[in-house]
Formats: sequence, C-alpha cells, structure tokens
Amino acid sequence: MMLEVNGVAFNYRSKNVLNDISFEVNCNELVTIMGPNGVGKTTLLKCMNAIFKPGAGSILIENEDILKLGRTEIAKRLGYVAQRSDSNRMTAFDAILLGRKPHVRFNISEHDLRIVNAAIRKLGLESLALRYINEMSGGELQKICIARALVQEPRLLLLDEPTSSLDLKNQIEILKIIREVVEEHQVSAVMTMHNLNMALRYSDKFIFLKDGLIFAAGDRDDITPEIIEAVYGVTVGIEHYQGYPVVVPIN
Ligand SMILES: Nc1ncnc2c1ncn2[C@@H]1O[C@H](COP(=O)(O)OP(=O)(O)OP(=O)(O)O)[C@@H](O)[C@H]1O
Repeated sequence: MMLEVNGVAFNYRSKNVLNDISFEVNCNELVTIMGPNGVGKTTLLKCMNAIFKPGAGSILIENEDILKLGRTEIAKRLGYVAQRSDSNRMTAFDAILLGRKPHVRFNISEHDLRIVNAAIRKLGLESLALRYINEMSGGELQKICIARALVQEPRLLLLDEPTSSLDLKNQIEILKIIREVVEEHQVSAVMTMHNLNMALRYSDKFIFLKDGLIFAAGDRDDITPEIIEAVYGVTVGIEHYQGYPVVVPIN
C-alpha cells in the first residue's frame, strides 16, 4: 500500500474542516479528490504532506507514519505541487533543480543534471529554462512546479489543481504526463481537480468530499448523477463516450 489515510480530522482553530477521512492509494494509482470550493481538498493534501498535523487519525506512507519521518525523508518520498506558489527571481532551470535538493549530498552531480534536463524535455520547457520564473505566466509556472516535483523522483505525487491555469492542450499534456509517470515509474498520485470530465478521463479513482466527510468514493463506474447532484447541488446527466463517463449539466 502506498498511502493509508486513517480517520483523519482537521480544524483551523475553531473551524472544523475534515472529519473521519479514510482511504487508501495503491501503487500505480491516480486518485482525484473532488468537491465544492472550500470543502477541504487543499487542507487534506497538506495533511498528507505533513504541512498540517491532523487533530485525529494517521497518515501512513509505505506503512510509515508521515509525522515520524524527517523533512528530507518526506521530500524523497513525496512530491507536492501547491495550488499557489511564490516565485522568487530565479531561472526555471534553477527552480527545477531545487527539486533535487533532498537527493543532493555534497555537490550537484551529472546524474542530477540529467534528471533535470529530462524533466525539462518531458514537459517541453526547453525555451523557458533560462527565463526567470517571476516573469512567467500562471500556466508556465504551473509546469515548472510539476517538473520540480518530478525531479524529486517521489513515490507519491500530491498535486493541488495541477491543470487550473492551463489551456486545453496543456491540461491534456500534463494529465498524460502524470498518468505516464504513475504507470511507468511505480509511482502513485493524488490530485485535486474541479474539472469533472478531465478527472473522469484520466484518473483511476475518485473521492468526493462533502461537509467535511467522504460522501462517495470509487472508480469511473461508481460515479452517478445522484452523487454529483448531492455534492455540487446541480442537476446533471452522465453520458458515455468511448467508454468514459461524461458529466453533462441539465438546466
Ligand atoms: N489558514 C486557514 N485558516 C483558517 N481557515 C482556513 C485556512 N485555510 C483554509 N481555511 C478554510 O478551510 C476550508 C477548507 O479550505 P481548503 O482550501 O482546504 O478548501 P478546498 O476544497 O481546497 O477549496 P478550493 O476548491 O476553493 O480550492 C475553507 O472554508 C477555508 O476558508
């Protein structure tokens, strides 16, 4: 088991956000957490990354309690792409190279540089590599952040709305890359996403949060209009296209 989330609860001071959240992620699985704005998706990812300490419950990564691991050990196992990231004045190349930090002992090696260059090629960032990240568009920066997480060579990727600033072509490209990494590198990924149809097309499993709880979870075949309606408060139908469910709003 790559990840086990057991009975996690979280409060911001007096504000209760998450309650009794439990789920598992297997190796080579891409899981998407969905639910309305403000339901607690980002908060849950931050608990999974040990940025926040849950008020109750535990999170195990490869059977080890994440809160017992040091920061470097966490960074070796877990790559996190935040929804918003501050961008200092550094080149894209340097920003991506920073992802190697947990692995670098004394000096940056040829091996580190090869991995960084491979990620730059994989994400098509060659023309941006020497530009400053504080002068980039939201979508360009999002790709840089994904490249930085990939060069960490984590076992588990956590991605908070990885396609939110991307145009359709880049959304498809990024989701294909995430799928490819998950399938070929013995990696698992958990992401949050608002675009239901993109999530249904590219993920293996889905978790729907509502009112601080898991309202529904399952694979593509488990998604029903009733779930979407209950979670988002809208009326929808589900059609199928080439084997994939497509959520269609109804007036
Ligand atoms: N630092 C904080 N202090 C207090 N409350 C917070 C803090 N961060 C988030 N919240 C609140 O906790 C709730 C969950 O926020 P979170 O960002 O996890 O939601 P989300 O599901 O990721 O939302 P979105 O889809 O809009 O990104 C929201 O009501 C939010 O206002």
